[in-house]
Amino acid sequence: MVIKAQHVKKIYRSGQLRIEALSDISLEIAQGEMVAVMGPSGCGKTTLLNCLSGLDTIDEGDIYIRGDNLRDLSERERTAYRAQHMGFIFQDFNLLPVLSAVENVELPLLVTRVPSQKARRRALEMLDIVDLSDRARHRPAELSGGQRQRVTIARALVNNPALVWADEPTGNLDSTTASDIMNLLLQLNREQQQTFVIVTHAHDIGEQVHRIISMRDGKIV
Ligand SMILES: Nc1ncnc2c1ncn2[C@@H]1O[C@H](COP(=O)(O)OP(=O)(O)OP(=O)(O)O)[C@@H](O)[C@H]1O
Repeated sequence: MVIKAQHVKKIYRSGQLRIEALSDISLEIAQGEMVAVMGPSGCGKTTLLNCLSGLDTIDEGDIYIRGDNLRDLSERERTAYRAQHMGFIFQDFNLLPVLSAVENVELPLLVTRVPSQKARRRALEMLDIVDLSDRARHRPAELSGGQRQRVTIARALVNNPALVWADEPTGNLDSTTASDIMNLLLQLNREQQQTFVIVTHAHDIGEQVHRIISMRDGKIV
């Protein structure tokens, strides 16, 4: 199993308020699986993604990524692990405005010390895969929403991560662009056996993945 969660609990505290965002979550996700996490607003989908990927810590239970208990890794080790083995596709894009598309895409490679010429070649290859070769020198502000999302996808996948986390990857896009992007993710999953965990409200995405994890009130139902 690439991901294994056992009896995970996550509690947010703000002032007097105590919100149990995840209550007793146990799940397993296999290598090469494409899973959608679905459920009503506020049920804990984003929290689950943040906890499983080690972006956030949990209050109880255990999360194993490829057999390693996240609890046993330091913050620094978790960060290095994410940089090497994980890709993130989040809706608010997070692209650096002063960098061009190709510079944004090659960033994860430079961070992991891939030589610059090799990084540039690979970044251009990824931009070609997402069909944006002709926009490589454009900055994010000079791209459409769908194009920016495709740059985000190219950046998330540039270092061939074993595990890709996507939070509403098609949320802000028109239906044609959304289905192009979904087809791209499905193709990458088929061809490269990458594992995808996708948070979504879109039922058409739910119909295309291998499995749906349904959540309600912090629980899997
Ligand atoms: N940083 C935080 N501090 C306090 N409470 C939080 C925090 N983040 C999320 N919550 C609460 O935890 C619960 C789960 O939130 P989460 O964002 O995981 O839901 P979601 O299913 O992703 O929702 P949506 O579909 O609306 O994005 C909600 O009740 C939310 O208000």
